[in-house]
Amino acid sequence: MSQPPDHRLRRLLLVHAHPDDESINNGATMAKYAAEGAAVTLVTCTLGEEGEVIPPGLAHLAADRDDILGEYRIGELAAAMKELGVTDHRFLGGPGRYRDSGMMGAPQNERPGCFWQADLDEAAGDLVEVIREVQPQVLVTYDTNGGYGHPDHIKAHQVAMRAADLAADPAHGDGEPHTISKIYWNCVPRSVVEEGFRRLRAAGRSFPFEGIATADDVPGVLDDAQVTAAIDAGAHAERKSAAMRAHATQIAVDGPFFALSNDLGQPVFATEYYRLVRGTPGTGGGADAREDDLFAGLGV
Ligand SMILES: CC(=O)N[C@H]1[C@@H](O[C@@H]2[C@H](O)[C@H](O)[C@@H](O)[C@H](O)[C@H]2O)O[C@H](CO)[C@@H](O)[C@@H]1O
Ligand SMILES: [Zn+2]
Repeated sequence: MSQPPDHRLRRLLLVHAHPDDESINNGATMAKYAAEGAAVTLVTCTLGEEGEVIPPGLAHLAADRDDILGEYRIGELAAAMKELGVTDHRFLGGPGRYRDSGMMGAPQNERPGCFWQADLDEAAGDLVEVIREVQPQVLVTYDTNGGYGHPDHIKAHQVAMRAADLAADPAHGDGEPHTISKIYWNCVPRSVVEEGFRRLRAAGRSFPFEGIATADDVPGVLDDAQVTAAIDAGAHAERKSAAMRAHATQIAVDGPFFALSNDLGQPVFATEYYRLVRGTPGTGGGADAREDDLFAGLGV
């Protein structure tokens, strides 16, 4: 039987598709709130079984070889959470319940048991259990396109939003209903992306990446005015980089830059951005009148 949540604490729930997404999108935010004593819960929907593998010595883990990458990425995620100081991380429905669906259009999208094929209400029901146990005031997930159109990211968005509705519905299932006060979608202001790539191109450094990505490769780019919160977690930038490094099969990090297995360099953002899509914004303490705290206005 799980313990009831400590209602005195700030409680943040993040829902992600694969091990590595949490560190890339929210690593600094997670480290910041964990360091401040908030209860941070991560739910990852798949084990990332279909990922490519960067280190040649680990290539055997891949789905088309030994097919043990998912098990290996459980360890990478645990190491990343240790770097961020996050102690509550779970897999939706338990480890391996929903398999990585591969990139949009891949044959793996049709594989029985993959997340893309999961029944929405069944998967959302698994998340309702976590929501009603943890009772978060704030939920973070992807936008409707999953940031960049990956099927598992799109499904993670759909499951998170559906579960938020079901968890609040007294007529749904067992347990006390819980209404999440604020829901945010990950995003990045276009001006920040453009500046980040300008820095990357100007660096001219001999970093180990084959090429340089483009703004279109960055998930969730929005016009600046649509971005409603900026969490400056620069003090935790090193923790974010260390967490990204822990996902070594997926991410190569070089100073303020990183690359996925496509070997295209991108900037690491220590300020992480969000768009409030449900709930009332707090007073904007940050620049551009944006919120500088995801719990702003909640009195916690
Ligand atoms: C960040 C993210 O969502 N990674 C996913 C993604 O990985 C990409 C995929 O392997 C693609 O083929 C590569 O070109 C790209 O570099 C990778 O980032 O999709 C994987 C398969 O679904 C998933 O395991 C990985 O976590
Ligand atoms: Zn992902």
